[in-house]
Amino acid sequence: MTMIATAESGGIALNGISLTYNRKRSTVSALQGIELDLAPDDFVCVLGPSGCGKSSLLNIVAGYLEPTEGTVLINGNEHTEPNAQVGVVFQHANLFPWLNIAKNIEFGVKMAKLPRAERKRRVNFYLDLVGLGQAGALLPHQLSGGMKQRAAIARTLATEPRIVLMDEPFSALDALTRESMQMHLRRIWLQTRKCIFFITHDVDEALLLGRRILIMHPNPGRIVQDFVNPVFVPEGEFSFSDARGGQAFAELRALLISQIANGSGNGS
Ligand SMILES: Nc1ncnc2c1ncn2[C@@H]1O[C@H](COP(=O)(O)OP(=O)(O)OP(=O)(O)O)[C@@H](O)[C@H]1O
Repeated sequence: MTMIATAESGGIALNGISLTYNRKRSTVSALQGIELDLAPDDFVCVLGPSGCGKSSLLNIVAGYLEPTEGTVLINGNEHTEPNAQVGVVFQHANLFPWLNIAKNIEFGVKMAKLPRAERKRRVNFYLDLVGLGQAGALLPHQLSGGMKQRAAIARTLATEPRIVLMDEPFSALDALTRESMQMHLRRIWLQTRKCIFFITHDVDEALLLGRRILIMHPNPGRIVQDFVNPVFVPEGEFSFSDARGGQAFAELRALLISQIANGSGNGS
C-alpha cells in the first residue's frame, strides 16, 4: 500500500503525539508517536481494534484531552482547547429536546455571535444540505434516529469548522438507516469538501466513505497503516451494494479485517 503525504497549508498537523493515562497501580500508553497531516479536504476513516486509542486521538484533536507529549497544529497555530475550528459529531445526536430542529442548529451559530441574517442563512443552508429542509419546525422527539443524526451533523457544520470529527456517528442506527446516512455524508462531503476525521469499527463503511484510511493498533496505540483507499469513488453517486460486490472491494475488506485482527491479538 502507498503511503501518502498530505501536509498542506490550512490543514491539521499532529506532531509527536503521545498520551499516557495514569491508573491507580499502572499506566496505559494509549497513544505513542503519532505523526499525521490532514489536508483541508481529506476524508479520513480510522479503523482499529477496541482500545487502540481512536477515541483518545479524536479527543486530543477536539481539544478535550491534552496529550502527554506533542502538538496539534491547525492552520499552523497550536490548538490546545475546544474551539470553533473543530466540530464534533458523536454516536448520539444529543439535541436539546425543548428546541426545534432549526433552533438546535442555530444554537452553535449563536454562540459564535454572528449577525441574525447570517445565522438564518446558515440554518437554512445546512438544513437543506442534510435533507431536513422541511423539518426545521419539528421537535427532536418527532424525528427518526437518522433524521436526528442528520440534524446533529447540520448543527456541527453550521459553525463552519475547519475539520469535523466523527466518533462512530452511525453505529447506533439500524442497517438501512445507516446506509442512507452514509450516502448523505458522502453527498455532504462532495459538496463541502470539508476535512472529515471519521472513526468506525465497520470496514465496509470505511471503504465506501474514506478517501484515506488509517489503521491503528494498541499497546501502545499507534498508526500502522495510512493509505489512499484504492476503491474510493472520487465523484458522483454510486451504488453501495454494487461496490461491496466488487472483487477489489472484497479483497481489500478481507485484508483490512486481518490487519485489524492482528492488532487485537486475534490474528494468526
Ligand atoms: N480515562 C481513562 N483512564 C485510563 N485509561 C483509559 C481512559 N480512557 C481510555 N483508556 C485506555 O486507553 C486505551 C485507548 O482507549 P480509547 O478509548 O482511546 O480506544 P478506542 O480505540 O477508541 O476503543 P473503542 O474502539 O473500544 O472505543 C485503552 O486501553 C483504554 O482502556
